[in-house]
Amino acid sequence: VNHAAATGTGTGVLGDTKTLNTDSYSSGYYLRDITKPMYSTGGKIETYTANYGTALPGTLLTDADNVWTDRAAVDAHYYAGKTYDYYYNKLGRNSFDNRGATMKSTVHYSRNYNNAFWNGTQMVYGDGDGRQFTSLSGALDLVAHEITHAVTERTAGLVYEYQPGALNESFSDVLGNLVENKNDPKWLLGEDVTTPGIAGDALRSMSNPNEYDQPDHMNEYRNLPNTREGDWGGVHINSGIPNKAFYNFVTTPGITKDNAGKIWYRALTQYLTSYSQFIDARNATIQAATDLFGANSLEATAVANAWASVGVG
Ligand SMILES: O=C(O)[C@H](CCc1ccccc1)CC1(C(=O)N[C@@H](Cc2c[nH]c3ccccc23)C(=O)O)CCCC1
Ligand SMILES: [Zn+2]
Repeated sequence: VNHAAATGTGTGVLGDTKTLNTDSYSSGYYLRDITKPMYSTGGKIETYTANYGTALPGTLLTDADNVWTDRAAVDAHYYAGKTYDYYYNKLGRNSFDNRGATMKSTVHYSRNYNNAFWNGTQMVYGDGDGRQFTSLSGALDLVAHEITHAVTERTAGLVYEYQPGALNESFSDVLGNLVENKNDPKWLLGEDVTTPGIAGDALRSMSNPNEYDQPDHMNEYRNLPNTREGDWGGVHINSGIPNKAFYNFVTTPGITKDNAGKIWYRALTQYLTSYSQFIDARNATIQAATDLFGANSLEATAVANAWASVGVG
């Protein structure tokens, strides 16, 4: 029996109902999306469970009647598809490697695991402890954050330390929020899965990095050691500075989210390299805006102003 694309339904982490692209096989349904353009060269989106262990990828999820109740798996699968669609339709990129690589996600990693990560090969999501986090695949900005690490790895290759690492982090937060595309004036990160018992908070804020103890200007740059305790030179801390620059840019009157995304993506994939510093990101985004919209365009001028406002350039 050959594979056949099927449409299932599932309940997400926040209790919402979603339709899912699944794969009907002789004995049932697999949590495998074979509807994307990348399927022409064998690319799929597959979602696995680690069954609360740490062996990866774990077991490909199956279901007998195509009605899916594993909430973390439903969102990991659906949001991976949404992220593929954004990169393909808005930026012309065919999966994270631009060659239609299969996207694999694993949920229920370990126990009460309050984090998520891209491990160089796949996405991995913990379920949280129910206080600090709920299942981390329940946030589209977070899923797209992880997948963007894969894009960065295969393009600029920004090393995960000091300023290049903070840029790596910032590009993931920026693309994460662009893919999520909420009308969120605060441009928050992870708001859907942080502290399920508290409304309105988040992991980070791009509009006001200080709210979550991140700097929002070079004169607040945190010189931290390149150790785990030092967050590898503060990659999740100093990312507040480029995040604020992007926020200032995208909220400039006349700038659209789509155009902002094209500029940041072009800078990441055409100009930045492993050890790029904040000043290089400023120059790269100005160059990308110039390439796409012209030297004296609103975009190019607004990019320069946005970086200057955080003390870069
Ligand atoms: O992708 C990343 O940058 C983060 C990857 C963290 C990680 C790295 C290596 C092995 C395991 C985990 C995961 C995310 C993150 O920003 N984590 C931060 C904040 C954080 C989440 N859970 C935590 C628990 C304790 C302390 C900090 C955190 C971190 O790990 O610093 C991204 C979006 C949300 C989670
Ligand atoms: Zn990250």
